[in-house]
Amino acid sequence: MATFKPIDLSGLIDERKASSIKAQIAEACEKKSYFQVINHGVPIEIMEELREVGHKFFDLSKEEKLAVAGKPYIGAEGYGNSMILTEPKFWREFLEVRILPLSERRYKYWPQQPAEFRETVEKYSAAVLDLTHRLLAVMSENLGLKPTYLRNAMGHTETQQNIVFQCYPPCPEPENNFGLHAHSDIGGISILMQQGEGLQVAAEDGTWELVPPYPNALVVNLADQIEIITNGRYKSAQHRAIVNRQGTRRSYVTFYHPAMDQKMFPAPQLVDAKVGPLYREFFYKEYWHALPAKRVIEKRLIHSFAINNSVSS
Ligand SMILES: O=C(O)CCC(=O)C(=O)O
Ligand SMILES: [Fe+2]
Repeated sequence: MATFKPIDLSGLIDERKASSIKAQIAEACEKKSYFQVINHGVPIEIMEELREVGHKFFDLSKEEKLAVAGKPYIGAEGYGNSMILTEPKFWREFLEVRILPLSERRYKYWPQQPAEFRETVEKYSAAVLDLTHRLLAVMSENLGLKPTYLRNAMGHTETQQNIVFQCYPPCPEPENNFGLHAHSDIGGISILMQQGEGLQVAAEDGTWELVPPYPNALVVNLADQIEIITNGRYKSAQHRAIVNRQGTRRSYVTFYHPAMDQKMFPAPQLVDAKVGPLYREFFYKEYWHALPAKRVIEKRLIHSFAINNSVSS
């Protein structure tokens, strides 16, 4: 397949084109675990506004940024600087806030500056959520499931959404540093806007493929819960962020997670009667809390949820 060509979602509403678009999505999910989309329905102006808000935030003084620092500076929420504050060190600064559920929003981690932060994040994340729902419906159909299957399997209206603003400054020794080490995202799907080259996804043979930024495109990464629900038919994308000497790279990642109390299990329709399910049942919060505080996973976390370790690494 043409690995890097973004999929044009405008065709989804045109009956003559929809089946070919759906087939492209199915092929990408099966073979690559990620794809890029254009004409995705997230307004370009809102994408620009989000980038602008990110730039303004990271341009603030260290003290201003530390006003929304998370404790202990890595992980769940707030501002973090992995170059100085964490072990192992990554070459990045970041700001993470939880958007959904509303009850989990903690505005103390939402910066006051720039003043338009909250409004912009709300607009952008709502548009990305709508895109997420449309993609999950197509993926469900592609798997022979009801269009609502994947969304319901993750909690329907109770699902969680987070956003991370990533900022990777120029690095004097890019060969010895990572912006983010190899990992898969733990939730359902992640939608990423990148500014500058640096995202790499592992191909089937284990080599790293660069995901080139396209103007106004969004990258869709399948995450661990999709691998579990599809009983391994779709795999989560193994990816990492590399850094460079020349300039700051940025990315804006919206994570869609199941509800904490959602029971996760492989879709019975996708379980081979002879082999059985590859993953055990669990509540999503168990998976969430299994992530080590340092976010460094030596082995894929999903393996500890496999039945009889039947899934090879
Ligand atoms: O910056 C990137 O391209 C990757 C970010 C990422 O993988 C993450 O935030 O989980
Ligand atoms: Fe990631």
